[in-house]
Amino acid sequence: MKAFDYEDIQLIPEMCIVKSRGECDTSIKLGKHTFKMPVVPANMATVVNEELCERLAERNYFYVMHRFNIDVINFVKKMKAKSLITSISVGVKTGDYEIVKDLKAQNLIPDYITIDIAHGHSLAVRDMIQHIRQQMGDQTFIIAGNVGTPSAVRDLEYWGADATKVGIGPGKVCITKLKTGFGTGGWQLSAVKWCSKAATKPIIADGGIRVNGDVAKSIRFGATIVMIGSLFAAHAESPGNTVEIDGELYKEFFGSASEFNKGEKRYVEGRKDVIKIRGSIFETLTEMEQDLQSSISYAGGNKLLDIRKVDYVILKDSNF
Ligand SMILES: NC(=O)C1=CN([C@@H]2O[C@H](COP(=O)(O)OP(=O)(O)OC[C@H]3O[C@@H](n4cnc5c(N)ncnc54)[C@H](OP(=O)(O)O)[C@@H]3O)[C@@H](O)[C@H]2O)C=CC1
Ligand SMILES: Nc1nc2c(ncn2[C@@H]2O[C@H](COP(=O)(O)O)[C@@H](O)[C@H]2O)c(=O)[nH]1
Repeated sequence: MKAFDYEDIQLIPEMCIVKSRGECDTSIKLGKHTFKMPVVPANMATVVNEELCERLAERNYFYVMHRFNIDVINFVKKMKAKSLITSISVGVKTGDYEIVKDLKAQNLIPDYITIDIAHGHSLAVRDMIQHIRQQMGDQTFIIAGNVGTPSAVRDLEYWGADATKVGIGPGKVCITKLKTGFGTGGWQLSAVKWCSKAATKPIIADGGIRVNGDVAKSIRFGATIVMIGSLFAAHAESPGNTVEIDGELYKEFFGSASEFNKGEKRYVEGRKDVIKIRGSIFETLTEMEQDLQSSISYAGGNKLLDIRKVDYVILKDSNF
């Protein structure tokens, strides 16, 4: 089967209809809420923490809090007390079932719950979707993943997911492809394209974004939101540990399925990296917003989904 990835594609410009890129609207609706940008920092322990999620929510960016070593109940309580959007992650183990029950018992209904496991096309995800629906009814928007095929998207939607997250193995610190031989690493953009054609609900493209222009390409091929790890890690606000190498400051960035995150060497599918520290994540988000406004103007439109209308070429020197 022929496939392509981000670097294999260039979008083709259309006539500009705006006087300034400032007129281009990057906002996107997901569920009941409209967010400033179609991007979300990955729900990884070295990308977000409670404080950063709070600051993102205050500024109307979508966020997904990770599920590792945190008091989810307390987090939801704190965010609700400040009238901020609540967006958490769960797994599929007994403890995760208890968390959902406890939230319901305390009338703490999250706005968004992301079911976050490696192989999301799984009966375990079906059962967790059913459990969340049983406890929360339709009040919670359920994102389920990760998957990499149209049939997985169809199943997850049929089981009741409100959005599916696409991307198995394209991440910067992912070693799934090397360890298992499976995944969308190397053809993530094609996976987004094929999955979004099968989808009747939003798709979140997850992993493999290396430059800001990749966000526009994800939108072009059907993503509603783009989840980003490495590009959002190593900022002043990032939770990763700071390390000094040859007089330069770096932050640690490790996979959720790495030995460092799991605390044990069992089914490891992630590695640790270090990334040079940059400025504030909010400066990066502003630059990304401006670049996306430019993308919309090159698409000949003035709103985000105008990008979907443009044609594209597959570059002849690419891996494709
Ligand atoms: N997007 C991606 O490409 C990937 C992301 N990750 C991230 O790493 C974190 C940990 O993921 P994960 O290990 O799933 O979480 P968990 O350790 O919570 O595992 C979830 C459950 O599913 C089972 N499970 C896991 N993988 C498989 C599989 N391939 N086939 C059948 N059952 C499986 C596990 O059992 P058991 O452990 O006994 O098998 C466990 O009961 C998550 O945040 C995930 O998003 C991990 C890998 C790939
Ligand atoms: N295979 C693995 N994938 C992982 C792991 N931890 C996180 N992830 C995925 O990567 C993206 C971020 O990708 P990036 O290219 O933007 O850095 C993240 O959202 C997860 O889906 C892991 O340990 N193994």
